[in-house]
Order: sequence, then C-alpha cells, then structure tokens
Amino acid sequence: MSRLLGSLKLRLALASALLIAASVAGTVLIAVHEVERRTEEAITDTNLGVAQLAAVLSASVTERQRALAAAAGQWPRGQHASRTAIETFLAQQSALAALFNRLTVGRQAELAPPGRSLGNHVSPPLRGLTGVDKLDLAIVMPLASDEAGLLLAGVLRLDTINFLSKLPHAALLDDAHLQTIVADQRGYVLAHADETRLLSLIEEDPDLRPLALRWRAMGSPLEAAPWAGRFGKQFAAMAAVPGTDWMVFRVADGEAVFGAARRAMNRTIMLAAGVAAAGALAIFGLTAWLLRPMGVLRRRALLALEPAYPPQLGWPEAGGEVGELSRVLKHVGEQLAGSRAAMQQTLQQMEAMLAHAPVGIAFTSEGRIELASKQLEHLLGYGPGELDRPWATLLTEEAPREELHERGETAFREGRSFEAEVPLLRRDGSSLWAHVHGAAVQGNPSRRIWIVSDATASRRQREALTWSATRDPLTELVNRREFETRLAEVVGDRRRRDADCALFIDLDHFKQVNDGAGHAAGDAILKSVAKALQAHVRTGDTVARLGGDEFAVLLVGCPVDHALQIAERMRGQIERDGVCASQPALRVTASIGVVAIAAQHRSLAEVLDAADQACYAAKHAGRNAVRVAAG
Ligand SMILES: Nc1nc2c(ncn2[C@@H]2O[C@H](COP(=O)(O)OP(=O)(O)OP(=O)(O)O)[C@@H](O)[C@H]2O)c(=O)[nH]1
Repeated sequence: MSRLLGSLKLRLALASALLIAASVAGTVLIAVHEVERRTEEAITDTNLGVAQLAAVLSASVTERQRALAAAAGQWPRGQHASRTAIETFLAQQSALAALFNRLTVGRQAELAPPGRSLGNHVSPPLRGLTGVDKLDLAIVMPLASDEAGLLLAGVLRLDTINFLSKLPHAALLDDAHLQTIVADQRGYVLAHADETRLLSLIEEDPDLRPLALRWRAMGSPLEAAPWAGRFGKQFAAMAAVPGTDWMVFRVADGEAVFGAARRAMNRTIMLAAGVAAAGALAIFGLTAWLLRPMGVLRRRALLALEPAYPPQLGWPEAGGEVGELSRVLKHVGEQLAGSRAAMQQTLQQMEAMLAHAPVGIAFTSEGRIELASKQLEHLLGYGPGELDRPWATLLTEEAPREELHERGETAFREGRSFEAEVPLLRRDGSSLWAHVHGAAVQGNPSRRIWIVSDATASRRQREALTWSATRDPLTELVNRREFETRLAEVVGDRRRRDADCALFIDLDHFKQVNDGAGHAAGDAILKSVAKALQAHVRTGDTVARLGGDEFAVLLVGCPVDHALQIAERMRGQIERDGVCASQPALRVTASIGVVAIAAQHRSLAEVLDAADQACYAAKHAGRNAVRVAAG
C-alpha cells in the first residue's frame, strides 16, 4: 500500500481528488444548511398560518352570530313562545340550520347544565344538547320575545372538527404533519383530530405540551397577535380567535418541514459525489498524461541498475525539471559505468595478484581476514576461501601476542608499517616462522594489508651463522670471543649481587699426546675434556674452548668455595678420562685457576689476568691442581 502511495502520479491524483471532494462537500453542506435555515425562517415567518386560521375562525363565528341575531329578530313580537310556535319558527330557519348541527330555543336554565352560564355569545362546552354524552358548543342570541330569558341557540357539536375542516385555508401544510387544535381560555381542547382528546387539557397532548407550557408561562393570554417558536424538532404557533375566548394552536413536525430539503440534499450529495468522482478520474488521467515524461525517466532510471545496459541510451528528451533530471541522471549513469569498469579492472588485477603473488597477502578488516592470496593459503595449508577468520588466530601460542599487537598498533597510528618475524600456526597444527609486513590501508584505519613470507630457511641460515660465529668447531663449545662477551656482560653488570666465578683450565703435557699419538688423538682428548667439563655445570653456565688446550667455564650465581669444589671435580674427571685411547701411557691432566668475579675486578682484562695467574700457580704447584686467584 505504502509502495503504491509512493507513486507521485497517484499521490497528485489523490490529493486533487480529495480537494475536489472536500470543496464539493463543503459547498453542498453550506448550501443545504442555508436552505434549511431559510426554510425555518419562512416557516416561522408564516406562523404556520395560525393568524389566518384564527381570523377565518373568528369570521365564521361572527357570521353565525350575525345569522343567529338576524333570525332571533324575526320572532314575531308579542307571540307567545309556545312549543308549537317555537317549532314553527325553527322550521322556517333552514338557512340558519345549515350553519349548525342543531337549532333550539330555550331558557338559559334549559340550555346550560346547572352552574354553567351562557353569559356570552359563545358557550363553554356543554353536554347533551345534540345527544346523550355529546359535547357541544352553543352560540346564543336573546329571542326578540315578550317572554324574557328566551334564547335562540345554534349548537355546534364538538365530536368533530368539521367546523374547522370546512373552513377555507385551514391547512397550511399537509394535514398529516400539521396538527391544529382549538382550545378555550382555560386550556380545554375544543377541536382536535382525535375525538378522545376533546375537553382534555392542551398540555396533556405530547406534541402540544412544550407550546402549552410556554402559553401557560406567558399567563394564558388571548392575544390576537400570533406567536411562533421552535421546540426541538417541532415548530409550533398560536394565536387567539378574536370575538371568542378561544386559542388556535398549530404544531408541525420538523422532519416533515425539512423532509423535502433533506431529500434534495441527499440528491445533491449524490450528484456532488458523482461530480467529484468524475473530476478525480479526469485529474488522474490528466496527471498521468502530464507526468508521462516522468514515467519514461523512472523506467530508464531503473534500467541504470542493469550494468549491461548502455548508460547513454534511452533517456527522455524533455524540457523543464524532468529534462534537467534526465540530463543529470544520464551523466551520473555514465560516470557510474566508468567507475564500474575501472572497479572491475582493479578487481581483476587484485584477483590476479592474489592468485599469483609469490608471497602471502591478506587484507583484514577489524582484525578479520577478508581476502587472502593463494600463496598464503598454501603456506598455512588452507583451501580456497578457508582463511575467513580473525588474523590473530594464525599466531601460535608461543607468539608474544600482546607485544606484537602493541607494536603493530603504534606503527599504524604513526603511519609506519610493521615488521616482525612470527611463528604462525598451520592448519595441521604445525608451526611456521614467517616474516610479516603489515600496513594500514590508506583512508580506512580499520583495514590492514599483511604480506607474509616463509622465514624458515633464512632463520635457519641466520641461526647457523650465529652458531658458527660463536662456537668452537671441534668441541662445539662456545669460542673465546663469545666467552669473553658473556664474561664481559657479567663483569660489566654492577647490579649483580650474586657471586660469580670463572675457571681457567689448561691441559698438562698435551703436546706429548699430539707428538706421541698424533693430532687426531689430541682432538679426541680435547673432545673428551669438553664433555667432562660440561658434565659439571648447570644450565646458564658457559663452557668454552679458548683455543689450543685452553678451556674456560663461567659459573653464574656460584660462590667461590662451591666453584672450587666444581673445579676439583672437573680436574678429577679429566684425570680419569684424559687417557689416549691408542696409547694409554699418554694421558693428560688439567691445571685449573679459579677467579671470583668480585667488584674489584673492574674490567674483563683484570679478570682474565687474575685467572691466568691462578692457572699459572696451579701449573707451578706441579700441575693437575686447582688454585684460587688471590682476593
Ligand atoms: N691435536 C691438537 N693439538 C693442538 C690443537 N691446538 C693446539 N694444539 C697443540 O697443543 C699443544 C699445546 O702445548 P703447550 O700448551 O705449549 O704445552 P703443554 O704440552 O700442554 O705443556 P704445559 O701446558 O706446560 O703443561 C701444542 O703442541 C699445539 O700444537 C688442536 O686443535 N688439536
């Protein structure tokens, strides 16, 4: 749905349709409201016709009164009002009889029930004049008779509203929706469509009740001037009937009044809805037509995501914003195609480099390998793509990880590259010494490039070189230079608190062995002496062959008395082992000088000198002896 609403065309059309609908609906509502208001005003202005009705009613009563008066004046003067005379008189009044339900002559006491007066010309409701239980009104006129008190009475029956319905212009509106009620001054109903309501109080009629209460509140006036008002959904009006003590009330149902307007309104709304829908359709069509170039642009822009589509083709040639957009997108598309080709080329070059480079190459991001060259996979025994793992997991347990990490990060921070020889773990668990060169990828500080080469051979070669430079090839003991280096370190380290000692061993009569048994025999003796010396030292001590038949031992952390014991043991061992295998008569012993490397021996030369003297003292004492250099 939201995808559908994303369409500019649809949104424009919807917005326009909504605007049309809103304006049409607004106009219709205003118009309908205005019609309703005007209708209400018109109805209120006419007072539902109560004034005319009251006037007509009044005229009708007056007409009857006049007719009665004229008839009453026709009674022959001096004639006795016998029953026969009265009947004869009444029989002659056919025109008058047509105006009433009944004509009669009588005295007040005969016409009115006890206690009721016929004091004015229109009586209050009376009972029984036209029949038992019938309600009537009587209009009376004194009969011009010698017999005082005789009245000519025209009786109108209240059980019908005939006398109202016969009146012209009695109904202003359809009778079904307009109720007309005539009541006397006390509020008793004299005329009503419903006979049963006769002589009930007007406020008992639910439709009339609000108006009746208002009338009562006004003091039940007999005002000829009409009064009209609206009560909820009803319109009501009232006016007095001049010449009587009657009031005319009318109540109209609002729904009936406005029904036509409502129906008209509904028709108008339907029509307006049709107009709005047609307008919306027209706008949709117009929008679609106007936005056609936009549609072409959209389809073409989507094609821009297809790398194979030529970037310069298919763009709409339009003016205005669409044209500008089209030109910009075309330009961007061409640039994108160019960059894509360049990127493709770079990628191919990169792939070729990673496939054929004779060194291991890895690119890492956030410490994880993203790309690795074939050679690196080969070096470490991994298959294609299997090196997708954190770079640090390639280091063996022995590698000083923290130190390497610290060194690397410092170098990258300072914009330098990092180099180290590190032990790497192969997939099969074996290790490999590698030379690693790392650098940060420019512009992306969390990315690194690592160049890895196998350092096993060079390392071995370097170790061999180091070994041969520091060893005596015959006995494989440390040579003089290395011994002096180590001795110098001990002598020069003033912080050392441990006692250290050096032993100097010179073989006795070695020349005789050489001369007597040959050089090879001499070499064998030298090797055997080397073994004998090594047998009595701890790891960390140094046994060296200084040259010829001279040996030296550096005992670290060894007090002089203990060094003396070791020297004695060495001397004894050489005495036992220093026999020439081919000529047992030829044998060698050793003279050993012991030097405690004390603070007073300030230099290497002083220590060497003291050792020489101690060794000389041992020789001087008859050889095969141990002597300690003087304090
Ligand atoms: N076999 C063999 N002989 C060596 C080697 N280097 C030196 N020599 C010999 O070792 C002998 C050393 O003799 P000297 O130290 O002069 O004397 P010595 O016979 O030991 O007598 P004193 O030291 O006085 O007891 C010489 O004859 C050297 O030629 C070597 O590498 N192998």
